[in-house]
Amino acid sequence: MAKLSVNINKIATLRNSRGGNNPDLVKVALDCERFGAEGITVHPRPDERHIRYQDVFDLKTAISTEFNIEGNCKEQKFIDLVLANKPAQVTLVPDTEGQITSNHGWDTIKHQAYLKEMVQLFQKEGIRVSIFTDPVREIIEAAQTTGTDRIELYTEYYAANYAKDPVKAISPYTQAAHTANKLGLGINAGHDLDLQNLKYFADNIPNLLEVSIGHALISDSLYLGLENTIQLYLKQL
Ligand SMILES: CC(=O)[C@@H](O)[C@H](O)COP(=O)(O)O
Ligand SMILES: NCC(=O)COP(=O)(O)O
Repeated sequence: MAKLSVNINKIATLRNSRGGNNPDLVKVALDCERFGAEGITVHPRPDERHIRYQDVFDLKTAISTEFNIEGNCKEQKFIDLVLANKPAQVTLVPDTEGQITSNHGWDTIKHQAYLKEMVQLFQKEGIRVSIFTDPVREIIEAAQTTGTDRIELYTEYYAANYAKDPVKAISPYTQAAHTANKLGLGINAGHDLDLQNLKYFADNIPNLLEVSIGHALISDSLYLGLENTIQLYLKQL
């Protein structure tokens, strides 16, 4: 069964909006674990719009489930942050300045040499590496050549098309999963997964290891409560 890693970026967004420490990010992360989350994901961005670099240090010493730090390894500050905290997993995401959110995977063909170097740098410290990719066969094949442990399938296209045509929406991802399985790559997934589309995705992706979910889950929790929401998401897996 795929593990649920709760992305708490949006808790930090709410906290930062008033300048204090309410909601307390570490307390929410510990509560997420107590409610059943099997991992905590954060995505510190250069502008620290939500997760701050200090949050990563605070969370690392507090949480007991798998810590997944996402970010752009083109930023030396991000590399240093990950090496200083040695999380269970680092997910390499090719964000550029000014994006409202992550909106594309790595071109693992064009950036093959650089990604290979980054993968080795983190693996040397015992950190599992996952590369954020679109569900494209050649991209996944090139990802495998970098030596990465896993890929994270960028699921925005699936989420945007699921309601209209689930079979069409899932197709690129099942093909990508078969390619990844054949290559011995671990499969993670994330972005815009929610209570409506998660079960169909998980049922159709063979050997899916982890989903990281934040925006929809935190939004749902405003109506359903955080403990109940986490349980509902776990039931979809
Ligand atoms: C990489 C990805 O798709 C998401 O994990 C990303 O972390 C979302 O970032 P925001 O919470 O800043 O939209
Ligand atoms: N890697 C995906 C993630 O951590 C959360 O993405 P979203 O659920 O906030 O879209």
